[in-house]
Amino acid sequence: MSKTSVLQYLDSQALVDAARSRFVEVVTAAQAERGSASVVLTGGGTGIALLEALLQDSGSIDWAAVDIYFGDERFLPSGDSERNEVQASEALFDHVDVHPDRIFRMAASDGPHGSDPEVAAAAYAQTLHSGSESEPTPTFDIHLLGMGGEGHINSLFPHTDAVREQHRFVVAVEDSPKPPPVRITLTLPAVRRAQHVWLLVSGANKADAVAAAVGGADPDDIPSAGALGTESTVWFLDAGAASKLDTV
Ligand SMILES: O=C(O)[C@H](O)[C@@H](O)[C@H](O)[C@H](O)COP(=O)(O)O
Repeated sequence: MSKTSVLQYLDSQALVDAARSRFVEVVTAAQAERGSASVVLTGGGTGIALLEALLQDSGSIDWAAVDIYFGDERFLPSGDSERNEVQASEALFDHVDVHPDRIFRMAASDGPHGSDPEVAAAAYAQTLHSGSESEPTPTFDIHLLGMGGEGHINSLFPHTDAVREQHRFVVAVEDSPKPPPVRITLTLPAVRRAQHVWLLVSGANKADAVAAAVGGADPDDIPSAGALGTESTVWFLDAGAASKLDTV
């Protein structure tokens, strides 16, 4: 039975530090057990701050034995500084011993699949399915998520086809309210393949959506309410993001 925990910290630095320690624990435990770990990264301020913080622990994790996926990507030309994978590279991959073949990036808009995000999304779905011979569909140890003020996670925005997707693991989004408009995203069925789903949320502007999601809102209204891990779902909140919890 999956367990949901809500952890509160004074500020976003404390939240990131706590997530960093737990990330190291989960990844090193998976590596001790199976020889490798599998994580899904997210874009946005808090998600990238965690990657930067992980540099402090670069000795404990064998980065060459981590399969790295992305929860969403901004469909822009390769090298664009707004791309999540570019930010993740600058924050972490450029500084640790990751295995280039184990970083599974979503395509760029000038990449091998062309400028059609639907084609690029389908290609990433193939990448997920071919991740492991023994596992016909992907599983992840940790799926990291940030959340927007209206409750979006990855590029799953309220009241959209993408958040309602029930079957496909990866879809294109062409009218994201958060710029840039064209994106590729893992869906809720894909997020729910992760053992541990961690939502890293900072700021009082997100407090209403946090309270609604933790209170069991409909994911169509508040997408983060549908992000559940098979073993655990953990909300890492700073004081601002947690400030409406008592009123639920
Ligand atoms: O590519 C993106 O923009 C994201 O993956 C998005 O889902 C992000 O995680 C949230 O919008 C939170 O972002 P902040 O932490 O910057 O608020």
